[in-house]
Amino acid sequence: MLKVLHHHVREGLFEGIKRANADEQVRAIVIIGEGKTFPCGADIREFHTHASVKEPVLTAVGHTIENSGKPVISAIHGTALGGGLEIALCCHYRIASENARIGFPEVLIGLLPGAEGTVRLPRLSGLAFAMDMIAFGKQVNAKDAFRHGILDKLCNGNILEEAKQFATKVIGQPLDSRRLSRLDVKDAANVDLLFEVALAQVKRKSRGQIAPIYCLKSVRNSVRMSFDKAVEEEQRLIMELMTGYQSTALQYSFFADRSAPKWRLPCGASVHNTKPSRIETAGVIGAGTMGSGIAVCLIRAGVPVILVEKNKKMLEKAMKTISGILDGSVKLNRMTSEQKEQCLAILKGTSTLDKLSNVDMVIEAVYENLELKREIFAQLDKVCKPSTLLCSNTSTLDIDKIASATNRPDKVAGTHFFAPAFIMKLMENVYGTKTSPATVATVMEFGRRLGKELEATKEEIKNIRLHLTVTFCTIDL
Ligand SMILES: C/C=C(\C)C(=O)SCCNC(=O)CCNC(=O)[C@H](O)C(C)(C)COP(=O)(O)OP(=O)(O)OC[C@H]1O[C@@H](n2cnc3c(N)ncnc32)[C@H](O)[C@@H]1OP(=O)(O)O
Repeated sequence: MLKVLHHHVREGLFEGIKRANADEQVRAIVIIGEGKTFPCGADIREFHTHASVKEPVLTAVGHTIENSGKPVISAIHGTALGGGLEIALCCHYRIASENARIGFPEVLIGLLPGAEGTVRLPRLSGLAFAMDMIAFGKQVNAKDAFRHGILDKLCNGNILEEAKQFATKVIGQPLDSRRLSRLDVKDAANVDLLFEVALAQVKRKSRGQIAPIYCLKSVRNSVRMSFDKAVEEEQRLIMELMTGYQSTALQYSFFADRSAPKWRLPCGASVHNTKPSRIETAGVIGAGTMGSGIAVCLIRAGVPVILVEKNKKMLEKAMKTISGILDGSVKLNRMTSEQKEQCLAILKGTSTLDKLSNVDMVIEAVYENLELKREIFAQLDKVCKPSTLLCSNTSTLDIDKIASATNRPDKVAGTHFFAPAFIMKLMENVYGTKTSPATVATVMEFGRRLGKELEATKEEIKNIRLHLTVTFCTIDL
C-alpha cells in the first residue's frame, strides 16, 4: 500500500506542526514523505468510515500548517496527489525533485479536491491551469508545475538536504504573502470564458459525469466568492458527490482495476504461480459487430488475425467496416495512417475454418446458439493444432457445455468482450470447471496486452452476474 493520509498520518502532521511552533529551537519546518513518495492522497478505503471524519480532518491539518508562525516547506518526491497536494498547497513554500509529479486525481473517483484544493490552486497557478488539473485529473511533472508557479524550486540532489538549505534562506521572511488563502486569483477577469470553454470540453470528454462539472463550479467559486465562502461551498459539493452513486461506482472500479489482474483460482493457482503462453496469432470466427470489433482490438495490439466468415458478402462488408474504424482512429489522432496500414496488413479474411490450423488462439463470436457453437468448437478441435486455445465470446451460454464438444476442455475459456469491443475496456474471462490455470493465465495476459480491464469469472458467477445485469437493465429502462 502506498503512502496515504490515514488518520494517524493527519494526527502526526497536526501535532508535529504544533510542537515545532512551540519549540524555540525550531526556526523552519520541512514536510517530507518517508520512503518512495509524498502522500498520494486520502485513504480511499477510509471514506465512509469513522476514521475519515475523526479529528484532525485534513482541512484542520491544512489550517495549522498555513497559520504556522514559522515557515513550512513541503519537499516533494515521488507523487503528491489529492490530499497530499492539498497539504503542500497549505505550506508556505514547495520544492520538488525534478522527477516528481503532482495532481488532483479526485475527479477520476467521482470527487473533487475537497480539502480546499479547488480554492487554493487557482490562487497559485491561475484559473486555466487549475481547471485543467482539477476537472480532468491531469497529473503534471515538476517542471510544468514550476513553470506554472506551483513549485518554488526544482531539486536534482538529495531532496531533504536541499529543503534544509532552502529553509535557511526563508527563515524570517514575511509569511502573509505565502499564505494562499490570503491571495487573489490571478486571471480572475477571464473566469466566465474559461469556465464555458472548460465546461464544453468536460461535457464532451466525460459525458454524463457529475464530478468534473462540480470541479469547474468549485474553481469558479474561488473567484466569485470570498475564500471562506468558496470553501464552504466546496464542502457542500464534495458531500453531495461523496454520497452519490457515481463516486461509489468509480471508487469500486479503482480497486477492482487493481485487484482483477491479481487473479487466483479456487485450486490455488494464481497470477503468481502460473505461466501464460504467448499468443502470436489468432483466429476470430464471425464477422458481425462483435467479431469485427474483436478483430480490431487484436490487430491494433499487433496480433495477426484470420477472420473467418462463411458468408462472403458479410466478410467483405466487415473488412470495410474494420478499415473505417481504423480511419476513425486516424482522424482522432489515435494512430497514424501508416499504423492503420500495418494493422490491415496483419488481417486476413477467409470463409473456411481450416485456415485456422496454425493459430495460437481462436475467439468465436457467432450468434448465441449453443448447438451452433458446439458444432464450431468440435470442428476447431479437429482443425487446430493441439496447443490452440479455443475461446468463446458468449455472454450467456455455459462454457462447460461448449467445452464438452471438444477433446481439450482444459483449453476452452470464455473471452467476453463488450460492444463496441474496440472501445469498451472491460473483458470478462470466464473459466469453466475444466479450464486449466495455464489457459486462464494466457487469456488474462492476452487481455492485458489488448489494454483491457480484466475480470476472471467462474462460470456460475457469470450466470449470477447476468441475472444482475438483466435486473439493472430493467430498472434503467
Ligand atoms: C477528498 C478526497 C481526497 C482528499 C483525496 O485525496 S482522494 C485520493 C486522491 N488520490 C488518488 O486518487 C490516488 C490514487 N492512486 C493512484 O493514482 C495510484 O495508486 C498511484 C499513482 C498513487 C500509484 O500508482 P502505482 O504505483 O501504479 O500503484 P497502484 O495504483 O497499483 O497502487 C498500489 C496500492 O496502493 C493502493 N492505493 C493507491 N492509492 C490509494 C489511495 N488513495 N487510497 C487507498 N489505497 C490506495 C492501491 O489500491 C494498491 O493497493 P493494492 O492493490 O496493492 O492492495
